[in-house]
Amino acid sequence: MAAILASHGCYCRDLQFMDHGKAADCLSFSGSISSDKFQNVARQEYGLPAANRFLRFQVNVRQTESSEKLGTNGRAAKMVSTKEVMRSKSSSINMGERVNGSKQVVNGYGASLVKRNTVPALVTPKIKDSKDLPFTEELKVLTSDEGFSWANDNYNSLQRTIDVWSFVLSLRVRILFDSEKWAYLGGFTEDKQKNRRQKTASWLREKVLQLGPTFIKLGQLSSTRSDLFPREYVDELAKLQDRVPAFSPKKARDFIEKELGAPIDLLFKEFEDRPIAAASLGQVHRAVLHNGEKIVVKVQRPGLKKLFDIDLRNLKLIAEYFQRSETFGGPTRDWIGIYEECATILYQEIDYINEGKNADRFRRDFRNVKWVRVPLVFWDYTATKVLTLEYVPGVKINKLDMIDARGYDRSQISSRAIESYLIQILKTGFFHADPHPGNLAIDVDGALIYYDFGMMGEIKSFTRERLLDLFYAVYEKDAKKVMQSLIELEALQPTGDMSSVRRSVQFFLDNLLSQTPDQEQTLSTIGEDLFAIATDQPFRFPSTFTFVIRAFSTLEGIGYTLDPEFSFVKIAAPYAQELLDLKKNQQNGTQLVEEIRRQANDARTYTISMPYRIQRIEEFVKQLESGDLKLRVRVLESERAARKATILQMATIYTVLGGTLLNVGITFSSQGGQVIANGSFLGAGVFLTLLLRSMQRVRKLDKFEKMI
Ligand SMILES: Nc1ncnc2c1ncn2[C@@H]1O[C@H](COP(=O)(O)OP(=O)(O)OP(=O)(O)O)[C@@H](O)[C@H]1O
Repeated sequence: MAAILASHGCYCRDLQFMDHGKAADCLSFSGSISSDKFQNVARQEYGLPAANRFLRFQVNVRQTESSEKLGTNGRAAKMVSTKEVMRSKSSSINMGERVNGSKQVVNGYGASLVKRNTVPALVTPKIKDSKDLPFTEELKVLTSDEGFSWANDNYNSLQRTIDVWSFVLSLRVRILFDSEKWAYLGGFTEDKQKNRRQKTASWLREKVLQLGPTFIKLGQLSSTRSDLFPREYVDELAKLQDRVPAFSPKKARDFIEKELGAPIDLLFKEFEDRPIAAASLGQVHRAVLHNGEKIVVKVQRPGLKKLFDIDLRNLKLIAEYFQRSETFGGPTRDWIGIYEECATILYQEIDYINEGKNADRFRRDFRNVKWVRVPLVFWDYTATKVLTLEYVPGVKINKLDMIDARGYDRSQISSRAIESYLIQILKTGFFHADPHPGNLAIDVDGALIYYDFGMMGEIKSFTRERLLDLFYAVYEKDAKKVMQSLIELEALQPTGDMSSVRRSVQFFLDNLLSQTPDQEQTLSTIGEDLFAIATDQPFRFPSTFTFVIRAFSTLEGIGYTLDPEFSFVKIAAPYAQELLDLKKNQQNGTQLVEEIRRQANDARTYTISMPYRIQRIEEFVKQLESGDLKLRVRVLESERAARKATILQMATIYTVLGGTLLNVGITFSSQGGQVIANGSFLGAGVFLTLLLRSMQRVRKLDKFEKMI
């Protein structure tokens, strides 16, 4: 690990100024930043105007060798009591005082930032610190939430319940018509079905948008579950990311004032009314503190908790219905479990204190990796529904034009994205569960900025050990061990006959994971194959896994877009090697002795019983040859096929009889013979019921076939 981090995280090595040999190793700057020699170098080499250059070093304080107490992101920070602040505030809001020879900036609400003895952050020659530039991010005109009933604070709980249930019923009917062959006039074809599914998926996205935050968030979560939903739905739901309407600035201001308990003007020197982003659960506004610090304020949509309470009550009933329904894979899927997981995530995501703590923990995890940046949380301006963060603008990781225009190194970005994720999964165990391109950006020095810590996953040490076993079993291509690890991870349910599962796993190991350098598979195809194999098998992917798989596929996609030469395997190889070494080292000692003893036992048993076994086989062969032994073979597959054919035959007869009686009924009814007509309709009804039952039996047989 040290080697990997050393090769990528060495702070000084990457410093452009250092490359030029113009500054001493890891210098600490404070007031001495404006040293003439340094200014001259910067002016000559990079053509920076003096004022901006000075500002840059004031703000870019990321690391210090000082023994002074540091803030969580490496900034020197000092808390000042509220009393002291109020004293200084009473004369005027006092900014720019010097404390211990360092510049102290008081925010007016109990906290102060002291910046001293600092090392300048990594510098690219093209651009200075974007925080010092005026706000440049293009503000999109976001649609307003005014037309949506869920945005109205006083919506009616009964009306909401009716809206939710009519959506569920319409979806049910649509899915029925999409999946049943008889519902296709002019004959069923796979293309027709695909088209219909696509239409249903677009309809679903629109409906979800109309139903508001709870459903938008659930839709976004579902877009990670290719194991549960058809491809068309997953793709459509992924589009929900950028289609969320914003709420009015007045609502945002009122809400902040209510949550933080002070008027906006007192809280901030400036507050931008137009949000820079609107998401399902909140929106982000830029602002400036009285000490001049640029920040962002993430404001939650008002009334979310109330809406969640109503929606989740209904969703629980829906999950229970899904659990009973065969169409939704009832018994083989844990819909109640999925509901509970979603409810936990939703409530967690509206707790911004939790998000702030996550950000702090994530920042701590990466404190030694200088190319990962996590915005600082301003706790004095944070409450359960308002989160204030250091403003860390960057170029979104998928904005190729801007990345090129700023001269960033594309291949470095893609490998850093993957590497930072490997560190989360394999080292720290605390990972960002939603690393979509909106949540990753590049800072001026090429560092990777992470945003949004509402949804984080954790891999506990027990799980990590099991994952290590799984990884080793996959490396050895041992299907039995893979299954054992999956069972221990609760990703596979042990059932009576596991032979078909073992076959699938072995197939996956032998074929899908075989990688030669020229036919390297992408992670997303491996993920898709994995989900395809898992369909109708007793696999259950805990959300942690699906999040990890989705995250890696997303990052891999970004990697390929950024750099055609990108190779996940190359980036992950040192990590994989390290894991294998770890596992081999673990096997030393007791485990190795155990393994040798087990193998010795096996060898002894087989050696002793071998002559007896050979003798038994010989006896069988002789009996077969002499005709004393007859083998009766039951081919269960054929028996099932025959049973299915019989049912289908009966179904055809029911259709013909039902159809005929229906015709007779219509004819008599039009000619006034109502009694005969009613009798015919009744008969037709009976046959149609029998037809439906037959279809159900066929479906059950098909399902059973897939499970064994
Ligand atoms: N500290 C920050 N500095 C600069 N921009 C930020 C910061 N935090 C957030 N943003 C901007 O706001 C956008 C939305 O932020 P964030 O993802 O935290 O909101 P969200 O409501 O959780 O959104 P979603 O759930 O859709 O990811 C980010 O994509 C980024 O452009």
